[in-house]
Amino acid sequence: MTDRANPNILITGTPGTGKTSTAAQVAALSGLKHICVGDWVKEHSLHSGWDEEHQCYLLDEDKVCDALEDLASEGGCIVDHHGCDFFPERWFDLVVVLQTDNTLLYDRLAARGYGPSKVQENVQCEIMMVVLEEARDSYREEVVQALRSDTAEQLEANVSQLVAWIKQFQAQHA
Ligand SMILES: Nc1ncnc2c1ncn2[C@@H]1O[C@H](COP(=O)(O)OP(=O)(O)OP(=O)(O)O)[C@@H](O)[C@H]1O
Repeated sequence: MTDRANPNILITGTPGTGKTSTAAQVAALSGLKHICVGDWVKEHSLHSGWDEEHQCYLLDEDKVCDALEDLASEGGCIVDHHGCDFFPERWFDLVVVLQTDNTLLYDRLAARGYGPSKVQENVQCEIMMVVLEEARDSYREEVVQALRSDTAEQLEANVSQLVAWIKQFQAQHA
């Protein structure tokens, strides 16, 4: 059992499933720190250049883990990222995988201005449940939880559930 007073939660899922929306609200309501890995990579230059094909920075996994180690060890982090297999397993008390209906996800990504191939690649990733599989391969079964994120009501319910889970963790580790 962890000796952290506050839990670390990883919120993962295909781009567009609602990680940042969920993590930001959970952080605001719980007082935990929201770490959007994509933003950290840009702000702290934790990358090894620009990926022209995918139009994003090439994340340097070792640099990201080194940069987050102290915060994660302390606890109280809500980490938001579309991948999950390179973080140390010991960091997370709960790994949430958000899932969205393919048609809804298509519309969300297209509304963002993603090009057809990027939309298709991400929708395919969701259909194949790539991130859920990655989470199940990387963390203990009891730590991984899949949550639907199709509607605003589900977003709200997921946030409430996670805030309640955090309070329970804090009470058990006080
Ligand atoms: N459960 C939901 N119901 C309806 N709309 C949602 C839901 N979750 C997120 N959205 C909307 O979908 C879009 C993408 O959400 P968000 O940026 O939180 O996703 P993300 O998974 O963090 O994406 P990325 O990995 O690219 O950062 C936003 O416009 C957001 O308002």
